[in-house]
Parts: sequence; C-alpha cells; structure tokens
Amino acid sequence: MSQLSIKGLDVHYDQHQVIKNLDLEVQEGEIVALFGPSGSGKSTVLKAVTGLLNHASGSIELAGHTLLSNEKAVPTERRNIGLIFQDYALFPHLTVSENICFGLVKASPLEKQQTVDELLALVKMSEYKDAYPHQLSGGQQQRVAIVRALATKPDLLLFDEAFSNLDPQFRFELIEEMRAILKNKGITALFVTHNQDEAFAFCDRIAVLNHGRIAQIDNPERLFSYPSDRFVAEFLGQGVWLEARVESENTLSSEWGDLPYQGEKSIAGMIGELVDVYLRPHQIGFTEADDGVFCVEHERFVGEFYQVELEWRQQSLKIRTHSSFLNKRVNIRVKQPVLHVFPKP
Ligand SMILES: Nc1ncnc2c1ncn2[C@@H]1O[C@H](COP(=O)(O)OP(=O)(O)OP(=O)(O)O)[C@@H](O)[C@H]1O
Repeated sequence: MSQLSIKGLDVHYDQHQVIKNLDLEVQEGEIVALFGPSGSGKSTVLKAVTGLLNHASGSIELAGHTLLSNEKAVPTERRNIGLIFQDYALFPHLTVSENICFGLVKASPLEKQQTVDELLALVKMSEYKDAYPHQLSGGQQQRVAIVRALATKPDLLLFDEAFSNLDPQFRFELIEEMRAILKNKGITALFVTHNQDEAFAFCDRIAVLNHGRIAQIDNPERLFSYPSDRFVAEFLGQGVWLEARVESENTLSSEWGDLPYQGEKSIAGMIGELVDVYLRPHQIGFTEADDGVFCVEHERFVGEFYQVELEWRQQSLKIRTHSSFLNKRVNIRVKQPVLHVFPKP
C-alpha cells in the first residue's frame, strides 16, 4: 500500500519550471532515495512534501490523508513528518532527553521517560540521556536527531543529506544501523542525496532526478545494470560508451572484440544495427599484447586493485586490474556480458 503518493507535482520559481509533472509512490515501510545532480530538484520535492512551498501544485497524500490538492494545502506542522538534516539541528541548550521529548507535548512524564529509554536503547546511547549535544560526536548527535524524529511517531521520515557530514568510516555504520531500525519499525522514509554509495546502502529504491523529472526509479541492482537512458547510465557510472553492431540475438561486435549480450530485452529486432553500449570499470580489463593499442604509462595502486586511466576518443577510460600493467602494451578486453544496449541518439 502506498504510504506517500505524489501525483502530477509541478513547481515553478518565477517563470522557471523546476519540477515537472512528477509522480512518486512510496510504499509503507519503504526507504526511497531522491538522487540526482545539483539543481535537479531534490530539495524542491522535499520542500513540497513538507509543505514549505506555497506555489506547488498537484496532489500529495500521506498515510491516506491529503496534504496537497487543488482545494487545500495542510500546513507543515500538521503533516506529521519527521525531518533529519545534515547539521543535526539539535537544540544546544537542551539535554539529549529534553531534545527527544521536545515534540511530545501531550505525553505524561512517565510516557516521556519510557520513550526516551526505549529510543536511546535502540541506538545504544542510554548513558547519554543527560548529555548536551556539544558533548557528543557527530554520529551520536545524528543518532539523537533520528530518534527525536521517531519519538513523535511520524507517518514519514525525510532525510536531507543527513549522513554527508559524517566521517566515511562511521557514515556507513550509521546508515546500516538506521536502515535496520527503520525496517524493524516499518517506518517509511524519503532520503535526499547526491551520494550514490549512500543511496545504494540506505534505500530500497532510488528515484533518479533529471531536470525536475524522475528519469528512472528502481532498486540499486536494476538501476546499475539496466539504466533506462543515457543520463542515468552516465550519472551512475564512471563508464565508457562503445559503439557496437548487433550481430545476433546474443552477440554484438565491436573494435574491442565480440561482446556477448545477456540483457532482459530482446535485441533480435536490431540485428545489423549500430548501437551504443555503456561499460562500467568492472566490466573491462586488459590483455597484454606486443602490438597492443595502448601503453599503460601511469597506474595507481588503491588497495584491492590497480586503477588505470586512459584517454580514448575523448572519453576517460577507467580500468581496474588485479595485477600491474605498468609500461606494458595492452588491448582492452570486455570481461562481462553486455546487459543493455542504447539505440544511437
Ligand atoms: N528559492 C528559489 N528561487 C528560484 N529558484 C530556485 C529556488 N530554489 C531552487 N531554485 C532552482 O530550482 C532548481 C532545483 O533546485 P533544488 O534545490 O531543488 O535542487 P537540488 O537537486 O536539491 O540541488 P542541490 O543538490 O544542489 O541541493 C535549481 O535550478 C535551483 O536553481
């Protein structure tokens, strides 16, 4: 069942339309990312959902209640949405317990205490209930901010770049921990980010925004393997475009050799046509050859592999290898079947 349903959302700033007839359904208990480049409209969608825009049109429903329609726009404070920001936004003069209880205006002292105890136990911070925000690390402050948002039992949690201030080492720990808590409690969440790793780690589905429209919404695996258009392929990618000819329903030919095709869509109707395939770094490698087309002049050892960057037809070709090819002549080898072909533009 849809917990959040956005239909036909339009937002203009002056004459400029920044959100264009956007539809988005988020199921109950689902975590969805709004992911896209700067200026694609992520924050604007978030503001429309929270009710911070007075010029949004279309319809928004949350937990069966209409928040926005032609007839009405429910004010922000009555939308029952929890917000979590990048900068934690805790009240500095209140303790951890007081921060968590801030929105619990109708609760009795006993209920408040039970809520604080339960939520702090959830994030393993029970001993910090009398601490002030400045006495906590960034990760701890964000844990408190998240449970403060949970305290009021919101119908939806909105995370606005909520993990980006944290040290990468702790960031993914916190993301995993928060995902487990949200899943355990069946909380629905929308996560605005321009960070692909965070979106992939935290979310069930990812909506890729391009100029105010959703270019594709899918789970991380499908988004990566089956980008719906050139924009999504490149935005997720670090890859390279390679021209190929469809030879049969399961083979293409290219200047890098024959490429097996194992995509979902049949390419039988494209036999003989020239198409483009998008290959990501993990799909390509080298074979050493005395008459190889490339000479590897630079490579970087980055821990598990060597990273080589070559210029090829005005594209930057990134290749990962498990052994060093420094100063060797090589040809490119496509290591994995092609999953998706794009007709020529
Ligand atoms: N108050 C405003 N007045 C005019 N234009 C605005 C305003 N706020 C945003 N815009 C424009 O709307 C478009 C979408 O902006 P938005 O902030 O939603 O993008 P975003 O994807 O969240 O970007 P970022 O990742 O940089 O935060 C941009 O072109 C931006 O310049």
